[in-house]
Amino acid sequence: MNANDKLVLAVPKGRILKAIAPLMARAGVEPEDAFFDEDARQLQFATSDPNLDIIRVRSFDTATFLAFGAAHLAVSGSDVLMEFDHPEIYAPVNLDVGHCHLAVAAPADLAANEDPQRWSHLRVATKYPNVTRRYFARRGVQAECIKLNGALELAPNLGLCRRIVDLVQTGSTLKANGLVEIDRIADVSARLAVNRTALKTRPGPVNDLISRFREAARAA
Ligand SMILES: Nc1ncnc2c1ncn2[C@@H]1O[C@H](COP(=O)(O)OP(=O)(O)OP(=O)(O)O)[C@@H](O)[C@H]1O
Ligand SMILES: O=P(O)(O)OC[C@H]1O[C@H](OP(=O)(O)OP(=O)(O)O)[C@H](O)[C@@H]1O
Repeated sequence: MNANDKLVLAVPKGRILKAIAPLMARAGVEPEDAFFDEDARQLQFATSDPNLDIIRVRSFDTATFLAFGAAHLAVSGSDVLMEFDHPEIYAPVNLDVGHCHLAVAAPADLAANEDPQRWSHLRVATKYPNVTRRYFARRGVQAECIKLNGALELAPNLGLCRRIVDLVQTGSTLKANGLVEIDRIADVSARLAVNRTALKTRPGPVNDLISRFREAARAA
């Protein structure tokens, strides 16, 4: 557990941060000014609440800080929480921002003749190997996952694999790369998640923040 007495909230830099800034304000979590300066090298920030600090980390790392108790709360995409699937993480609040979905996609010519009943062993490029393996295993299919960290839509066209599992929002990245969606795996949105041990040992302040974020999401 984090050594200092303050609670720590991990938030992802990048697109979710822009979406949750108004929500944080409604929840009464007001970070110091440097937090909104993208060029600042500072990583931990005080807030208007003397008992709460915020850290700004990469989106997958929100779950890592939370799982090991280095952060007590985190804003994370449900895609990240699904991939991480850690028993110490409990995600009680759907923040209803950062909407997109996880999908299987393939080149249009392959998708036109695709018969999922005939899948037995597939190679799939993805940023989400655990979600992907679980999704295919439920269908009795063994998925060999090639982990990429971005630009997944290149993989089928360059012969790395025929299928990908990636996030889709507008669908324009798939379309621009000649891919189509074959199946939708899960809807995605940002969640407020907490470390279960922190919830047990510091129920007062952790539950208070859960309630404030829940109200802020409802008021949106
Ligand atoms: N169109 C989208 N594409 C990707 N992520 C989206 C989209 N819409 C919402 N999200 C959410 O935003 C999160 C990713 O944020 P962002 O793209 O800023 O980080 P990233 O570039 O994937 O992460 P990092 O740079 O830390 O590896 C996803 O985990 C998802 O929950
Ligand atoms: O359906 P769309 O609206 O086109 O959005 C989906 C795309 O956005 C994300 O990529 P991102 O911009 O994060 O770049 P990346 O490839 O580096 O992950 C995601 O991985 C898809 O590629």
